[in-house]
Amino acid sequence: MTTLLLGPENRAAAWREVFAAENEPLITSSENVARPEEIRYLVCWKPDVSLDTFPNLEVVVSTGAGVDHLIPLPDHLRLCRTLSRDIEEKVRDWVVMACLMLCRDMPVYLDQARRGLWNTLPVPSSRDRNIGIMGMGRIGRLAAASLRELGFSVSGWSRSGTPDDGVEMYGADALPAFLEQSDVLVCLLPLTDSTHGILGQELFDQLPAGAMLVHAGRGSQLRMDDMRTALETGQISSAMIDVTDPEPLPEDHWAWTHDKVIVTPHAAASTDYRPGAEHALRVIRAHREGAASLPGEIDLSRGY
Ligand SMILES: NC(=O)C1=CN([C@@H]2O[C@H](COP(=O)(O)OP(=O)(O)OC[C@H]3O[C@@H](n4cnc5c(N)ncnc54)[C@H](O)[C@@H]3O)[C@@H](O)[C@H]2O)C=CC1
Ligand SMILES: O=C(O)C(=O)COP(=O)(O)O
Repeated sequence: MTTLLLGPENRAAAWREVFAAENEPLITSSENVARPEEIRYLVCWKPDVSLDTFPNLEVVVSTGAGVDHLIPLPDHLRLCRTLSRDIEEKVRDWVVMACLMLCRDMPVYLDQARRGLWNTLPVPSSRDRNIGIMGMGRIGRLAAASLRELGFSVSGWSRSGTPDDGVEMYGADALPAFLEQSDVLVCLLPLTDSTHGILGQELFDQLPAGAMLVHAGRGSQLRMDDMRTALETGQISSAMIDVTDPEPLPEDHWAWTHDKVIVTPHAAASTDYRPGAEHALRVIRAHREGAASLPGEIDLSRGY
């Protein structure tokens, strides 16, 4: 009943400490697996080895909040995401920063600064802007709470439209009504068959003219060329994106130098090693105790 952790060596060192303190066996490289049949749990981002190598594998745990890179999985395996609060707070911070940067015209000021141009624009108030968050899960709800604190009005779109304090919620079939009042559209959706390519021209056309786009979900949810067209027509006035398709974004990609776009290299969050290890231990214990549902377990029929 051993756990195999695949990932960078600095992560492995922290994990070894946490697992050793609990006398939990851990191997931190696929090359060190002498008996593949002993591996019951695999923790990884993108595994560097075929899952078929381990005939008794039962649970795969993603070191990130997203799991799209691990799907599809063989039918007999269970899949969990990390529940590290640290990742969620970091993404929340990035989203708040991006909303403020766009609302306070930072793409324009960065462009002016490169040209040494001192030119002050009218200063807008957060109270006049409605932020629409697509994906009101663990991260979306955190972001909504902080943005409300800053005075923005916030609405949310999720599969169920489950209420959230002070946020006007829209369910899956109310997308047009949600979009038409989103001055800033934030995407925090997981990547699934139904969200792939969702940020495209048809959706952009339903936003108020001059809307802003903040994207921290997954790169292939965004049709970059449709975004470029929307920026050219003014339908979108500016965008800040942390995820792209492909990643890394090629050096000569137009988005790097577009004066209305700010790109960060999938830097909203990175996994904090200790909480990640502690979460994996909780998954392992729950599995051993025969829990019907594991911490952070993914509903494989939904894909998140
Ligand atoms: N840029 C970065 O560094 C990071 C990005 N992420 C991304 O953020 C995503 C969201 O993370 P969490 O909030 O923890 O996920 P979560 O599972 O807690 O929430 C997902 C939300 O999306 C909604 N949703 C899913 N499919 C939908 C659909 N088809 N229609 C309408 N609503 C739908 C759900 O109802 C739920 O509100 C991750 O899957 C990952 O892709 C997460 C961490 C870091
Ligand atoms: O948690 C996620 O889904 C992320 O996108 C962040 O991934 P990372 O922790 O940087 O491997």
